[in-house]
Amino acid sequence: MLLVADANLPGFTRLVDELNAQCETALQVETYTERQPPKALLARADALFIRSVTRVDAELLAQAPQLQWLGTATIGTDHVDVIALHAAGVRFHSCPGVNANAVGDYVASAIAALSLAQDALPTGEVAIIGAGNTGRAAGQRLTGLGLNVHYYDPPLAAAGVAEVHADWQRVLQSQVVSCHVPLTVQGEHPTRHLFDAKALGEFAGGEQGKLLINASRGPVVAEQALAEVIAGGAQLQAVLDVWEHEPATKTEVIELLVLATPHIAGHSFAGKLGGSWQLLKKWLTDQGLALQLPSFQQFLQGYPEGQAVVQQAPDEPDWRTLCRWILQVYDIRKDDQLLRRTARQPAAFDALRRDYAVRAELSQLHLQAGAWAQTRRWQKCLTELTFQID
Ligand SMILES: NC(=O)c1ccc[n+]([C@@H]2O[C@H](COP(=O)([O-])OP(=O)(O)OC[C@H]3O[C@@H](n4cnc5c(N)ncnc54)[C@H](O)[C@@H]3O)[C@@H](O)[C@H]2O)c1
Ligand SMILES: O=C(O)[C@H](O)[C@H](O)COP(=O)(O)O
Repeated sequence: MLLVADANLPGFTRLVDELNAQCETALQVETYTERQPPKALLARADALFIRSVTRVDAELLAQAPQLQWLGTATIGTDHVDVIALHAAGVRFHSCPGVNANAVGDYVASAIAALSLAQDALPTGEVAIIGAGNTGRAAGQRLTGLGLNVHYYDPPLAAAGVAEVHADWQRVLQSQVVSCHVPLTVQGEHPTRHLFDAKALGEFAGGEQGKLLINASRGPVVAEQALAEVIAGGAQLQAVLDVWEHEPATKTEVIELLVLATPHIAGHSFAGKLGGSWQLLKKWLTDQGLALQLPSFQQFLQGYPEGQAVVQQAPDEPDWRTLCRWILQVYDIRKDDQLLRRTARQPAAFDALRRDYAVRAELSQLHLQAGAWAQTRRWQKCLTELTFQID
């Protein structure tokens, strides 16, 4: 049985080694490093484990006659043609929620960095677009920072979910917007160019400074229109992690942004390790194999990268201190600098992602806190920020 896997799936081969120690027929693993797996590997693959950079369509499937199973270690699935998979009889799994905490941390880090630079937290409303796993994770952390968060999600609102709304005008009037939707081009609520020239113009109109964050998929925001609105002098700041024509990016767009990163919002170490673990677990279940994986917590603890980041916190923090603690664990500005320093070549963009440094999550911050942390208000706030209290 040949498992073909993206080389950028940390822990994958280690987990397969653990499985092989439990069975007589060894599972074979071969990895690939380019966006698309080589034809020679596809020809022999029984199962394929990918990231979002690998496009799976009828053309790829035609090269993989033995393929029975496909898994993507990502939340997004817009790189996979599910109709072609169905026609080819290939089972498919993605990893809902797997790196949602990392995306929440990314948005918190963006707000922390910009607020410290401006010496003020946003005072207006924060609209989270899409109240799923990543949107909730971002909203929760911003609530912990004391921001006034609301969730715009028409599909969930139509399904009767409480605490979400479908009021687009409220979105446009908010001070901050953070996008957390899948990329869709059809249906009642398509998200491609949700923020087109008109929406961007309305959002950025007026005296109040606005902030747009997109860590979902590039085409959710019309990139050229965004550049034109900012270049036209609107009071609009923008943070982009995702790009309309990835892996291509435009220098002239990046220069107009306050923060720009190479699609790494979900790339915490735990988020990436979780993708490998979740996929192998799903594959084992589908195969009906009675082999055991360690629990995810056990697996994570086996890596030094999964250990606690300890912070002394004898005194009650103010918002600036909370922001500094966030940046101590994950500082988005370093990723911004890496992208700005890198030549604007698609291969360089991919290399930044492939060679991405190990990143901790906010939940790894352990505060050795004074009595202040015991009040109900602080317990709520620190829990929302996912900090631990020792
Ligand atoms: N930058 C990154 O590294 C990164 C990491 C993880 C996920 N993502 C992207 O973010 C997307 C969202 O992830 P998630 O875990 O929150 O997904 P999710 O499925 O948990 O939630 C998505 C939410 O968006 C809502 N939605 C759909 N269309 C909408 C619309 N037109 N307007 C408002 N809301 C709408 C859905 O009802 C759902 O509640 C993924 O599909 C993926 O493309 C990016
Ligand atoms: O959808 C997702 O989960 C993310 O966008 C994911 O983190 C993308 O990263 P990649 O798999 O391309 O490394």
